Amino acid sequence: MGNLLTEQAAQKRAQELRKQLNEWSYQYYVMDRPTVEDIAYDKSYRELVKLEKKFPKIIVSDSPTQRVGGRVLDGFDKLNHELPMLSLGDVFSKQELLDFDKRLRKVVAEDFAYNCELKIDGLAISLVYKNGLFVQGSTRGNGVIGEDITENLKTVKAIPLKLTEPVSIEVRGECYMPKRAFAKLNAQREAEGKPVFANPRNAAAGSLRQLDTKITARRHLSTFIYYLMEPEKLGIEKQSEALQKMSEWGFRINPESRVTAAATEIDAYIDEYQAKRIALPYDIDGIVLKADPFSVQQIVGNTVKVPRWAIAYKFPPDEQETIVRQIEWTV
Ligand SMILES: CC(C)(CNC(=O)c1ccc(Oc2ccccc2)cc1)c1ccc2c(N)nc(N)nc2n1
Repeated sequence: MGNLLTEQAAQKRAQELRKQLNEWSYQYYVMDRPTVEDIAYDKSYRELVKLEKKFPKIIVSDSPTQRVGGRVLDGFDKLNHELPMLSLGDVFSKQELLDFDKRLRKVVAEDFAYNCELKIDGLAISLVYKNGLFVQGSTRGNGVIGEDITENLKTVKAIPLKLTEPVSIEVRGECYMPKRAFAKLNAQREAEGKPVFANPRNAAAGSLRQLDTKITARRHLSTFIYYLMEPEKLGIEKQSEALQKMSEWGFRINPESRVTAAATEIDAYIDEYQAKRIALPYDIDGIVLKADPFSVQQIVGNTVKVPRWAIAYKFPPDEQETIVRQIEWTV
């Protein structure tokens, strides 16, 4: 492009490049379906950076160039969660799970199904969007006061900067480091004589605590989004429906969740993922049962810390798994 380029032509070309780059990025980081060679992506990315440098006024907040800020932060601001971030009560046996189910069905007259989900072992995050644009990301903290880590979460390619619809929502999810990225990072740190991370959860937490967003950007973090706040405001009636809707908006949703009617199906789900756990490309520490209809969630409500309509079943710590991790994941 000669420098006869007008700002308008630059704007048009930049929009084409952003559309293409965001589509490629969505396929690769949200759908785990790489559709383009890195070199093609990098070529278009470099052209966009050049255009935006030449004509800064054409920059928009959801340009892929806006994911990695230049500056190093001097700290993270505290922020108040308008809606608290809850934890999950947990049980350690199938019998306790049945007790939870019995207790809940005693209080709730209507019959209802559960949405069964994997419990990702990462860091709980909250993401706020205004008219479809990502405006704030934060950690749970104590559930009421968390840390503003928006700049670092912008570097996580699985987090959309702009949704497919201009909705104003807040979602909750887990930010995690995939096992393969964890093994590579530890091998690298070992080679550099730096302390290694004990597990992917600590590595993800350490990466999100970086004040230099360029370092966070290099840590290959990802997310699974698992809860839509105030779903009733959007006329969404079930957890399983909310997950489907959030996927359509562009969020990365874990594909292993399943609606189960009877307790026996829950057993099968637990056994299936206890067996699959080692082969999954991310750490899970259990499964989560959520009453699927939000009406049931309304009836039983929450305690200060945890919902009464959800429970986490934690897998027994499997030392065999730890040994296998050391062998299998060292690159
Ligand atoms: C269900 C919730 C606890 C999120 N939900 C909330 O944090 C939450 C917070 C206020 C809510 O409602 C209120 C609104 C206003 C005031 C009080 C409560 C409802 C849900 C949760 C936590 C961790 C999860 C995990 N590791 N894996 C999966 N798969 N799911 C998970 N789900």
